[in-house]
Amino acid sequence: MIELKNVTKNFHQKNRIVSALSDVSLKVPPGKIFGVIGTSGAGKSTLIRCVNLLERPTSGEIIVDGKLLMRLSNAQLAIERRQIGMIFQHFNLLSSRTVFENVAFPLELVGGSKTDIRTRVLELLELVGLAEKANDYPASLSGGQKQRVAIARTLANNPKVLLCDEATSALDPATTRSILNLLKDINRRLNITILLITHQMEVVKSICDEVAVISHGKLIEQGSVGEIFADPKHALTKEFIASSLHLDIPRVYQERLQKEDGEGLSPLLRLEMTGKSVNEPVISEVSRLFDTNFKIVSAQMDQAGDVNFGVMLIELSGKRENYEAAIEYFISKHIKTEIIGYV
Ligand SMILES: Nc1ncnc2c1ncn2[C@@H]1O[C@H](COP(=O)(O)OP(=O)(O)OP(=O)(O)O)[C@@H](O)[C@H]1O
Repeated sequence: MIELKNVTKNFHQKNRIVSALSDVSLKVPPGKIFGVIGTSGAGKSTLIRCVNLLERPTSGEIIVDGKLLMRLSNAQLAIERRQIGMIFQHFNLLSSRTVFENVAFPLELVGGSKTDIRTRVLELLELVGLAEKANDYPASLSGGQKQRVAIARTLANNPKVLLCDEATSALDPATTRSILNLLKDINRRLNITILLITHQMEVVKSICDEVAVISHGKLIEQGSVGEIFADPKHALTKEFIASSLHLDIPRVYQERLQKEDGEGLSPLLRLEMTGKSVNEPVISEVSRLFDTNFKIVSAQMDQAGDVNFGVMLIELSGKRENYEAAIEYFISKHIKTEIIGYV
C-alpha cells in the first residue's frame, strides 16, 4: 500500500548539506501497521513527511496505493492526499473551532450538504468515543481527547492510509495505551494501513506488525515485530528492546543488596526472556532439578508479535552449587541471566 524506493532527502543549510534520509526503501503491505523507530534526529519526521510529499525527496520514489506520487501534477496530488490521513504529536487542531467544527472541516473543503456532514461528523465522534464533546473547544480537552478529535478529523474523508507522526509522544502512559488501542481498532475495523514513527519501543510492541529501525537517515534493520524482538541484529535495536524491558529493583531489595556472596545470602537474578528463550516452565523446572527455591520479586512479561518476552527479578535460594547449576541451566535455555547482587 505504501512503498518508499531508494528515498534520499538532503536539506541545504547555508553552505552545507544535511543528509536526513539516505537510500531508504520500505514496503507497508495493505492493512498492516508499520512502525519506524529511531532516536532524535535520525530522520523519522522527514521520512513520514516524505510519504505525503510534505517534504519532497531529493531522489527516489514514493508509491501510495499504486500511484507514483512524485510524478503527479499538483491537482492530482491534492486528490491522492485525501487518501492519506495524518496525525501529529501536538494534534494541530483549530482552536477557534469546536470539536464538531474541527471534524467537519475537511468535509466542508470537499463540499457536501450540511445534513451529510452532520451525520458523518457524529458518526466519527461516536467512533472515537467523543460524541458528548461535540460542542466543546479544543482548549477544554485533555491531550488524549485532542488526539481523538484529530483522528476523527483525519478519518473524515475515508483515507486508505494513516500516517502517525509521534502521535502518542505528548501523552501519559495510560492515555498512550488508549490511543494505541483506538489506532489498532481503526486499523482492524476500517482496514486502514498505518505507518507510524516513534522513539518508543512500547508503541511498536503494542500495535505494530512490522518495524524498521532508522539511524542517521538509514534503515538499519527491518522485519516483523516478532522476528526483531526474537533476534535483533543491530546494537541500536537491542538497546530499544532493552529500554522496553525496564524493571526497577524494589527499594527494600536495593537496601539489602550486597555485591559479594556471603553466609545466608541468596542471589538476586535478572532473567531476560526473548523469542530465543524456550517456551517451557523453566523456573519451576530449575526449582525441581536443582533443589532450589525461588521468589519472584518483580516481573514484566509481554507479547510482541507472536513472541513471548519479558524480564523478571527472582531471588534464588538453596545451596551455592545448586544455584550455580540453576544459572547454567537458564543460560542453556537462552535466558539472558545476570546476578544483580546478593540479598
Ligand atoms: N527543514 C530542515 N532544514 C534543515 N535540516 C533539517 C530540516 N528538517 C530536518 N533537518 C535535519 O534532518 C535530520 C533529521 O531530522 P528529523 O526531524 O527527520 O529527525 P527525527 O528523527 O524526526 O528527530 P526528532 O525525533 O527529534 O523529531 C536532522 O539532522 C535535522 O536537523
